[in-house]
Amino acid sequence: MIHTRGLAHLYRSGRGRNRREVRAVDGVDLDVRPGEIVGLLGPNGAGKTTTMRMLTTSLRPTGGTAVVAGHDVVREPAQIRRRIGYVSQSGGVSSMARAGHEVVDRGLLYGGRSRDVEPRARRLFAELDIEGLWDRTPREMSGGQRRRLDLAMGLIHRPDLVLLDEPTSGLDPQSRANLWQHVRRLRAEHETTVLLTTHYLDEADALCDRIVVVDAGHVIADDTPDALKASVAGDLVDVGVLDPRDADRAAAVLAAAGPLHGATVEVDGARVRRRIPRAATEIPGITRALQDHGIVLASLEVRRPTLEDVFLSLTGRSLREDGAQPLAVEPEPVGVSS
Ligand SMILES: Nc1ncnc2c1ncn2[C@@H]1O[C@H](COP(=O)(O)OP(=O)(O)OP(=O)(O)O)[C@@H](O)[C@H]1O
Repeated sequence: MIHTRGLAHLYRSGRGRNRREVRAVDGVDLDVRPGEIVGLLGPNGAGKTTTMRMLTTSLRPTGGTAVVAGHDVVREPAQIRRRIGYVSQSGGVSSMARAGHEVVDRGLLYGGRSRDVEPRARRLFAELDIEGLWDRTPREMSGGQRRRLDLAMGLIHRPDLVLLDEPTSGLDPQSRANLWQHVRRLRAEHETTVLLTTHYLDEADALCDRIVVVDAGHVIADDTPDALKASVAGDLVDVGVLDPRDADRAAAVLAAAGPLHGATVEVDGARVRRRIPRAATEIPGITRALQDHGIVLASLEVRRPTLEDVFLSLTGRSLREDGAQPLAVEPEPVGVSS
């Protein structure tokens, strides 16, 4: 459904000495199969929105190729626009029009018949829990309600591929969960393909079949959430020894466990920690080795890795330190464009 090779965009602004160039997307290879839900995950400024805008044909690539729904983004933008739904970050719903009318108009604009479009719009409003807002203008809605109206706008023409740019930004946890459910239903009932951007790790984890981690315009990892966590971050094994003098020897035991790129052993008093791939299979060997060395265990904890650990392990930085917003954020002005 989406195939890009070496996709790139270089923003140029200013003139002469003030000339500035930003290589926002720098050689991205991305493949999304029909029916997949794929998340582009990365910190602020990673190039997610720029990638989305190229895929939705609102921004021309400065390098590489992209084929979306079987059409080239540069040569056949009109064909692509008919087949996709795009819910942008900033949106574009007119604040004056009545919500229901605007969604129906959008459906008609895309060639739907009026006897089909209105019932479908009403169903979408019900599914997105905004059924009471049909006659309201977006100006009279909360940020979360407007976000769901954006989705109805992006979905009314039954697109094969939906691109969602930070779809749950500004939503409360309940609304986010509803929206995830809606996205899952789209795929289950209509085999809709979904590409979404997010910097919410829990969202990527809960919703996506596959996560493409981007940083500074590059893809730095591409796999299922579980595979990323297992192969990149490993489980955190935290061993407490009864006698702190044994800590260094316990550290040597942990150091000898399964290899993991960049994994170091930390010693903190009587506690020793290390990331280990698939710890469940390694733990019996570790405990045996500790026993063989006469080291008495006080505690042993294994923590499953999170996607935050994955990002940290890939980049040495925290996704959150890079400016990713916390779960509850102020609603921002929203809308839709296709
Ligand atoms: N119109 C523009 N002109 C110049 N630079 C831009 C423009 N739009 C984006 N950029 C820069 O390109 C880089 C990538 O931006 P982009 O919006 O694609 O990132 P993002 O991953 O979507 O970030 P966010 O999570 O904050 O939405 C950033 O350094 C940004 O400052």
